Amino acid sequence: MNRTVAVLGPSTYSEEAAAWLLQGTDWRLVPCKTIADVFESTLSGRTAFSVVPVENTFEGSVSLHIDWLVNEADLPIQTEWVYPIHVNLMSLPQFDGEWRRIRKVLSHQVAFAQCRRFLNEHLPEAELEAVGSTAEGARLVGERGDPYTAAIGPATAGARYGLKLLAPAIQDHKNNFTRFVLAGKEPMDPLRPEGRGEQARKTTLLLMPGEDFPGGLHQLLSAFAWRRLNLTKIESRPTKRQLGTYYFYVDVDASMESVLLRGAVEEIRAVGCDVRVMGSYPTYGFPEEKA
Ligand SMILES: O=C(O)C(=O)Cc1ccccc1
Repeated sequence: MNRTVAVLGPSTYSEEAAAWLLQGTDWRLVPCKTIADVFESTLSGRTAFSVVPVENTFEGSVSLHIDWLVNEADLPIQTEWVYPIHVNLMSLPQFDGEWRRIRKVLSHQVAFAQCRRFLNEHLPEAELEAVGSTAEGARLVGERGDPYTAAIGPATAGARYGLKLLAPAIQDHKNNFTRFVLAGKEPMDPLRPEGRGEQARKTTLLLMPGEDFPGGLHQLLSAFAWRRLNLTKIESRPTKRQLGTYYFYVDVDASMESVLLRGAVEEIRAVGCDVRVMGSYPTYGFPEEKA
């Protein structure tokens, strides 16, 4: 099997997070410029897996990426982990004014979400321009050559594109975690990221109700409830087929091997709701820093 993993990069948070997960293994990261390129490389078989950020502690899901997994890239989730993100404000070396004079900031939408308060407070006038990755933002600051345009992202991206550090750790919360998934057709080998949390198993399901009726969602949820299956997430997303129709994206704290979860899925299907198993996989934690 081709032991490669596609990831946004080089010098992105996804690359950093994937390197942490795969430390001590012989998996090789293949940096891609956009998330579309990441998925495309796995769908075409050039890489075995794609790594994607799917959720951020404070703003919730990265809907765009989840929609990719649901609608475009039929790749089962094989592993999930959370990774802490430290965001830096960086500019061309010749900028030497107050932060307020920065007119534009380039970054990935998730990084903006993680620094909302800092940006409102210190750069209230700056226009935020979302680009394909934090590294792409840093690259563009270098390429455009405007000293009043800054980037927020990993220090490695700043170093790669010749930027200087204006402010370190500008994320709004100390324990700023992003959830990443690794998706691909084959199961991933068991991993042991150094000294990090117990691995639990989790299953992601997509529930697609056949019809809309009062109590419909309650009926689906009761299949989990009486079996005491814990849901760690539920989100409704538009089906994109008809306005006002939704599917439910559900994370369950159990493996698909579990008799109880199999029973719940069977029951839900029997009452006319389509169920797609998006993956049943180990999840790895990262210890929180003490406040
Ligand atoms: O653009 C990047 O560096 C990414 O990997 C996406 C991202 C951005 C911010 C937090 C986590 C992931």
